[in-house]
Amino acid sequence: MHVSGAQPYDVVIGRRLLGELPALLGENVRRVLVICTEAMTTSGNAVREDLAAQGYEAMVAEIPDAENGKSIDVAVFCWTVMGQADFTRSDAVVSVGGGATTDLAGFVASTWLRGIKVVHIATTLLAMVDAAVGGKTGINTAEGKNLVGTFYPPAGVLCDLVSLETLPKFDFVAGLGEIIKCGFIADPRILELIEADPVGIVERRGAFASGDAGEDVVLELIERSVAVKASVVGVDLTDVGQREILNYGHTFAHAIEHVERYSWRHGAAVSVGMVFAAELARLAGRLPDDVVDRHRAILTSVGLPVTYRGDKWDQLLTAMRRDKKTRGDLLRFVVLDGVAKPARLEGPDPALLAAAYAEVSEGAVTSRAISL
Ligand SMILES: NC(=O)c1ccc[n+]([C@@H]2O[C@H](COP(=O)([O-])OP(=O)(O)OC[C@H]3O[C@@H](n4cnc5c(N)ncnc54)[C@H](O)[C@@H]3O)[C@@H](O)[C@H]2O)c1
Ligand SMILES: O=C(O)C(=O)C[C@@H](O)[C@H](O)[C@H](O)COP(=O)(O)O
Ligand SMILES: [Zn+2]
Repeated sequence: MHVSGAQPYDVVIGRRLLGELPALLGENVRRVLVICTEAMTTSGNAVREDLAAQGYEAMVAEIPDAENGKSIDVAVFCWTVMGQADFTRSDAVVSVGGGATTDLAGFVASTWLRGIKVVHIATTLLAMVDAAVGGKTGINTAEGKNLVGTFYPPAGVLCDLVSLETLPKFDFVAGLGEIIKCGFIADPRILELIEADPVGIVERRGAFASGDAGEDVVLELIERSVAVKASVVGVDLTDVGQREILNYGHTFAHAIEHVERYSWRHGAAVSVGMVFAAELARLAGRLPDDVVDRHRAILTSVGLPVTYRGDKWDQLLTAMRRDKKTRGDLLRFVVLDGVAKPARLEGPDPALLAAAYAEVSEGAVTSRAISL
């Protein structure tokens, strides 16, 4: 699939794709830093060996797992490795991992010598459909999620479906959170495909990854989600307009992740965040009850959470004020006016926000249930 824009590139989706890597790296690259987490060392080393066999000077930088890898200390570690190996502007970074790894590696590549090539080898469902595509890079600071980063398109993305064989169910389901997001903001067919067989999609994921299941709905879900993302980032790389729709559910989600010190998977937090945003739109009189119900139903059907503890409002609000969509004191949310009708809600009444929080709080009896 193709991502257009000032720096276009391809997202290659298939099985056993390592042979595609040199073409994505292009000519003149001599040294390659392969960045992977400790948990993905086997895959990282396989990529390194393959590159070395083809004449590249390839080395591996192992970084801490998941959000622990998205820190300035880890970026410094990677810059040090590159400095000591004399990386020049004609050298490159290859990430092998989930979204946390692609975010960190993209940031490192975008800042080294003010920018060298990066190719992402996405190994989680979430990285394939979202994180590796689009060029947003990021690290966390003590104050919040992704507060430092760059817009830096990769030279290419490889989505090797074989990686999904080893992905735990928990992480596969987290990836479905971002896929469902694409369904609600832009492509209702995604919702229909999942609603037709939610349990089958989750349970047959291993067979699909090995190719045993033949053409599968999961492949269509990946392609449709990449298409949604590509169509948006192709026209708005730097998040000045349309790209904000990809942030549906993320204001509340990032606040949960921060408050929970990143013990929640991003996709699970996005799930609750979408229900929060849907409730906000409903309470503002913009979204009908049935679409809000559809959020809860589809997310629950694949095993994603739709509630969060009810005693964290002050901390969540503090974290939400640091969201990148905020302008000055004005909190801004991506909401829906209907399925595939994304819009913005700016400066909502604090009482409305608190009411939406009450609706997603654990053990909450929704106001609609009370009114019945
Ligand atoms: N830049 C963007 O546009 C963008 C978009 C969405 C999400 N993100 C970021 O992506 C991150 C979430 O990504 P994620 O859900 O992939 O999490 P992750 O990168 O933390 O990976 C989840 C877990 O899966 C393991 N893993 C990775 N590949 C595996 C495989 N093939 N088999 C077995 N285990 C494997 C990892 O080691 C990790 O423990 C968050 O930091 C989020 O902010 C960025
Ligand atoms: O690509 C985008 O733009 C997105 O918002 C996609 C999100 O799924 C992703 O989590 C992104 O990293 C969030 O961006 P942020 O600007 O809110 O940090
Ligand atoms: Zn996300």
